Amino acid sequence: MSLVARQVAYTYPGANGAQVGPLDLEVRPGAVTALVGPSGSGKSTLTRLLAGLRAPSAGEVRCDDEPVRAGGRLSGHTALLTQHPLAAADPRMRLGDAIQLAARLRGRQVDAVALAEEVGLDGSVLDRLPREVSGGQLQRLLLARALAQGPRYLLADEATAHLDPITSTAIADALRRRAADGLGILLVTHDHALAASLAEHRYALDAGGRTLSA
Ligand SMILES: Nc1ncnc2c1ncn2[C@@H]1O[C@H](COP(=O)(O)OP(=O)(O)OP(=O)(O)O)[C@@H](O)[C@H]1O
Repeated sequence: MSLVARQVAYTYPGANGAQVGPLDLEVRPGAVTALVGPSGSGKSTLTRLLAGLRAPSAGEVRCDDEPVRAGGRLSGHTALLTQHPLAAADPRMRLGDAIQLAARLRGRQVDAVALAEEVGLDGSVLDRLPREVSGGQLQRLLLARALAQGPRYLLADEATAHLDPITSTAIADALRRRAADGLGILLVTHDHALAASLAEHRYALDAGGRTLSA
């Protein structure tokens, strides 16, 4: 049981040659797996393939032995935390409502206050709109929203980028606890210290996105 990419490659339409891959990668349940690599090496592209948001040009993604069929929507067992928090949040929806909606769409009910507290925030922020919280608070609330979906795998693309150390630590602590409870986490990061402190497994993409070292 794991989220795996097998000989996966992706070429953007109109681009010459493969942007990413072919490569193999495995995200195991109950562990943090780090994906590191220079800017433009293809980390976000690979994350979207694993999430089922894009179909690979070659190879296959499987989630717990089932093929992930890309249909422009997240595969049901996966949650995605993107590196652009404002773009990921509905500007008109209060953050508590966004968390509840994310849960309902997966047939779940959650305690939004408990989720906010899990990521180190007071429940009072749930009444606010995305523009009414700080960038670090928004990133933590989007982690709470991702957890509300009850995923088996969380793909966290630069979840702690540009955040202060206290916020980064709150996110890292939440990820560590969730991994201990069984969640499989892919931590996409430029932060080698964070990867070293959190991840049991590590993959490194080269600048061309073609070679992956484990
Ligand atoms: N929509 C797109 N159309 C065409 N090319 C793209 C598109 N998105 C990304 N690329 C290209 O694909 C390659 C991989 O990009 P990607 O965003 O996956 O890299 P990354 O490792 O996540 O980078 P960063 O660390 O800067 O976020 C880059 O050369 C990028 O310019």
